[in-house]
Amino acid sequence: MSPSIPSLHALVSHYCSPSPDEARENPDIPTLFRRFWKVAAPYWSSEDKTQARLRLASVFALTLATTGISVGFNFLGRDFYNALANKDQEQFTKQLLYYLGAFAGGIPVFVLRDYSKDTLSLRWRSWMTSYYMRRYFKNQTFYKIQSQSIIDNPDQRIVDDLSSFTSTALGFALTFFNAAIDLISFSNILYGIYPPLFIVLLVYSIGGTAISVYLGKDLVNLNFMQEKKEADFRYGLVRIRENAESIAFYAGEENEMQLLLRRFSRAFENLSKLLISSRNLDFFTSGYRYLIQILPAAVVAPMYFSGKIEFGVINQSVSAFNHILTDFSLIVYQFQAISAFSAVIDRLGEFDDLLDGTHSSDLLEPENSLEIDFLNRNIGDPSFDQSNGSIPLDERHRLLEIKNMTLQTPRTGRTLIANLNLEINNKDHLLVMGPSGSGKTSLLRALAGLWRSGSGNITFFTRDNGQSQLPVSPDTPPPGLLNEAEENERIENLRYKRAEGVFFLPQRPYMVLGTLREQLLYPTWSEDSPATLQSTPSSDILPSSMQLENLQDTSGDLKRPTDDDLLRVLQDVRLGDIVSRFKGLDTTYDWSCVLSLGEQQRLAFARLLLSRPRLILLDESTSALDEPNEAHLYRHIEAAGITYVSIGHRRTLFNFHSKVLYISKSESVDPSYRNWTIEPINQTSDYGQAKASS
Ligand SMILES: Nc1ncnc2c1ncn2[C@@H]1O[C@H](COP(=O)(O)OP(=O)(O)OP(=O)(O)O)[C@@H](O)[C@H]1O
Repeated sequence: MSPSIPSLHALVSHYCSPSPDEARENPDIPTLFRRFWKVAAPYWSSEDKTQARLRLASVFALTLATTGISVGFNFLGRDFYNALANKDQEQFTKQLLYYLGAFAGGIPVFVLRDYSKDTLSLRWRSWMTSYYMRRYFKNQTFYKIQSQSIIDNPDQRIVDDLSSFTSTALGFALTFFNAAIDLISFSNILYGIYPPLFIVLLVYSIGGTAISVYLGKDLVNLNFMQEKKEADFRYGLVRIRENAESIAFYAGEENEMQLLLRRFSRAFENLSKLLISSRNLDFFTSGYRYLIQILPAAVVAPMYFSGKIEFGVINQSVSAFNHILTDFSLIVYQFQAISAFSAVIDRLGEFDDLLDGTHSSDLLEPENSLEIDFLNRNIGDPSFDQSNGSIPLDERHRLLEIKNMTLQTPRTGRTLIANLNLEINNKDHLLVMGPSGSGKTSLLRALAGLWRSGSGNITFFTRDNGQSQLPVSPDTPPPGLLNEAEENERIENLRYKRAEGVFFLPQRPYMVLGTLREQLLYPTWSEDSPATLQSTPSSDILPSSMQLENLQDTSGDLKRPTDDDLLRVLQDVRLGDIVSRFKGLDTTYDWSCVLSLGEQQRLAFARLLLSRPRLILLDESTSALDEPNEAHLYRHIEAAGITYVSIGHRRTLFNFHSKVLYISKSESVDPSYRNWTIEPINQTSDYGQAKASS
């Protein structure tokens, strides 16, 4: 295996650390409101909207009922204490029974309100998770976020932030609604008892809110950073688990521990600042809460002494006063929670903007930058041929054509390959060589549509027998009848559609989490065995969009392999023994740990022999194999009629390829400059000798 070759492995497991802790500006209130609306609104007009709205209405109705019950308790309390003060035992027993009855009837309403609220929040979260995941995976956005380090920890945003967003948003909506109803109900009571008390309370709470907003102004930012730093620390620990063997070989424990402790101490420092800010706010809120407790009794007591009111009214006014104080002081009491929630809104809003392409550090290249055109041409479609009804001979066997392609690194715009022209026809096996860092893997990235910076075009030729190039749902109108948004979506999909029948194989194959069968079927077929179906959640709480809908094949017409096919292909790549070693096809292991790199590479070849693509792009995919095994695999894919383009450094590879593309490091700025050559292998003296000697 060549030692210093990162290759396509980078595409799947390479970690680009998130952007450093920049000093963040506190988001302004309009931005927070805009982001809140943008994140919260889609669910309520989604396909689950009927259920969502009905459930929301019932939660609000139950909340209303609980407020009614609270008001009832307030009056019951008044009569209860009056009976007590009047030493009226008969009335007291009656009131006690009323109280008990009210408890028995009222408490279930409180419990049901909480249950309905929590189930609605879960449903909302399920929908949001699916909505965000779809957009995260659409157009390879996950790859761009990771490879260009645009925002930190998207995983944490999908898991933790969505969960706390839905539950907190619902919780706050109900709290504010409750407070409004409460305020109306109890204001009447308190105002009826003694109007000046009500006015004092109003002034007190407005002043308190203003002071707490001032004291807690740093909390939003500190909460945002806390989430980020905790997520960075957790991600660091995940990386240790993923790279345990490499770290153990390097004996890098000490370094890793220091690195993690540094990450933890950053989270710790931020948390200390957060605690100090919270403490200062707490000094104020506790004083605010308790200072005023005796005020209503003190103000109303003289009226009792002069016989104007009964004793129970003192209790009633204290209770009404506390209700109104709590309602008016929502921002004071909930400031910590509101600031934590604002941080969640900010993080999700930023993520949402990014997924929509409206983020300031746009995922795409700068607006005026050039792009490589990426086309799929279907030569099975009769409309492909515009001349005389027959496809030109030289295009009949064409699989891939690159015209005047200049490839640049994303964002930085450094030219890697200049003015490349290349055609790959059926059985034209191409070897790509060049010094490290010259852009070989980047060429594959461009062919996969992952990198588009540059100019020129790449055309893949498919043979779909007149079928549309895109999977079209039966409900989709033909292109001419689409509205503007649908047409844009169609063009966008076309832009990002992978070429049919093209397979990429990195040096370190990606091993999915699952069984040996799933490894073999990936990514062409999904595993939808009964066992998987049973274990997939499908309760009535989940919106239908979440239920089992993603278990579709991407295989088109390709027949799903049987167990015999799977066993045969494992034999073909000389991996027959792993079935007995790992007790059949359906046992789950962490395959990247239990198989050697060479075995993983052979398993990846088994995958492609099952999928039978027309063209494969191999990035040092046999680097961990001995020469006989390498030769064996190349012979198999050739016999299967698959055309391949390989990146490699080994001379033995000349044996299996018909031409070589040599890329050198790009140095000139001359627009007509080329930093590549293509030569047939047996006519190239150096290579020819190498071939002869191999
Ligand atoms: N995300 C990125 N943004 C900017 N530049 C990048 C990025 N990824 C790689 N590069 C740079 O692009 C250049 C080409 O990288 P590439 O991986 O294609 O090289 P390579 O020829 O495959 O090298 P090797 O033989 O070492 O695998 C390198 O100089 C690399 O540093």
